[in-house]
Amino acid sequence: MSDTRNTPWHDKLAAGFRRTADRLGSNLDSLFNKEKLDRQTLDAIEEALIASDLGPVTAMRIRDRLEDERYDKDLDEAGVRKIVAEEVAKVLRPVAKPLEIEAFPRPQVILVIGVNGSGKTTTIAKLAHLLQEQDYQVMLVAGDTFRAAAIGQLKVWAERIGVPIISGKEGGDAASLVWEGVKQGTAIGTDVLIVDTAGRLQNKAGLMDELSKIRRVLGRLNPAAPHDVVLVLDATTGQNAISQIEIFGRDAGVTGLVMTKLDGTAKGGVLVAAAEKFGLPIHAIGVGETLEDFRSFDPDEVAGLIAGSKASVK
Ligand SMILES: Nc1nc2c(ncn2[C@@H]2O[C@H](COP(=O)(O)OP(=O)(O)OP(=O)(O)O)[C@@H](O)[C@H]2O)c(=O)[nH]1
Repeated sequence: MSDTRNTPWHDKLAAGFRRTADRLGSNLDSLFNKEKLDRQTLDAIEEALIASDLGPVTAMRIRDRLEDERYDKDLDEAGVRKIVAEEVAKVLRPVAKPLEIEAFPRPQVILVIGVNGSGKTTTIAKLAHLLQEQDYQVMLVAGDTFRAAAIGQLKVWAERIGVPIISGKEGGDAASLVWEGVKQGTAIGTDVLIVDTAGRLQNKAGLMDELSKIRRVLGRLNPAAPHDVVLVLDATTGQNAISQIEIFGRDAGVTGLVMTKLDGTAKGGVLVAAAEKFGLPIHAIGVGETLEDFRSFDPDEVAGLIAGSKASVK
């Protein structure tokens, strides 16, 4: 992945993770007035990391490493932060995977799921824009037919970014829209079909019925579709985002995650907890409301920002 340090994206990332880094910083700061790293401070550091949403496993690993390498030595803040950054990077590296467009035959079908308000609609627009920048032909399907507003909102985005959209009436059949999308997309040489789905994660049975119907219909056109099922998570919900992966990840056949609103929260550590716990690819992150505030990420860069470490992880 290209080095994005000293770029506008890096500035956005840094601004996005600032509240998360500040929270970790203030959780750790009071611990740095000791001279030596003793057991009590190790316990407190572990607690501070858990309180910063990094997840218990990562917190324990950082504690163990501090104990091995620095026990009874000078408690040097930069050294602790560097170890935090390195351990967080180890967790993020295997999951930081951009969406690859490689389906043959085309189009690659990406189903996007997520609760209402998670940023699903905006994410679809941002993802479409990102793929357009990579020279892919993108088409949208307004498959969240439960709310007229969702259809309207996606149409507005489609027009703004200049991509075709297949949409129907409120209450219409999502699976038949997807069918139409694949037909039309194939006819005009679309590379990627991004499908919005009903944001009813609360109603698991309803969502599962709908997804399996979409799968059945798609399977008749192309057994490999859907190629991706992306779950959009709102980082501001913290541990709730983890429960959503738990509840829907396996049953909905989620193949990857997108985490949004990392700029609006001090709970950005949840990105690390999600990576640690599920190991699902994290395709991209959102750090703002504009189309440009969304990308795949460099795990080392993000780890350094979360840890507030000035030292480079690499
Ligand atoms: N700060 C910030 N806001 C975001 C981000 N992503 C989305 N939003 C905002 O979150 C709000 C909800 O986003 P939507 O895309 O409408 O969410 P949705 O999941 O489709 O919600 P419904 O349309 O209600 O189902 C909007 O105001 C977006 O601008 C992000 O990364 N950062």
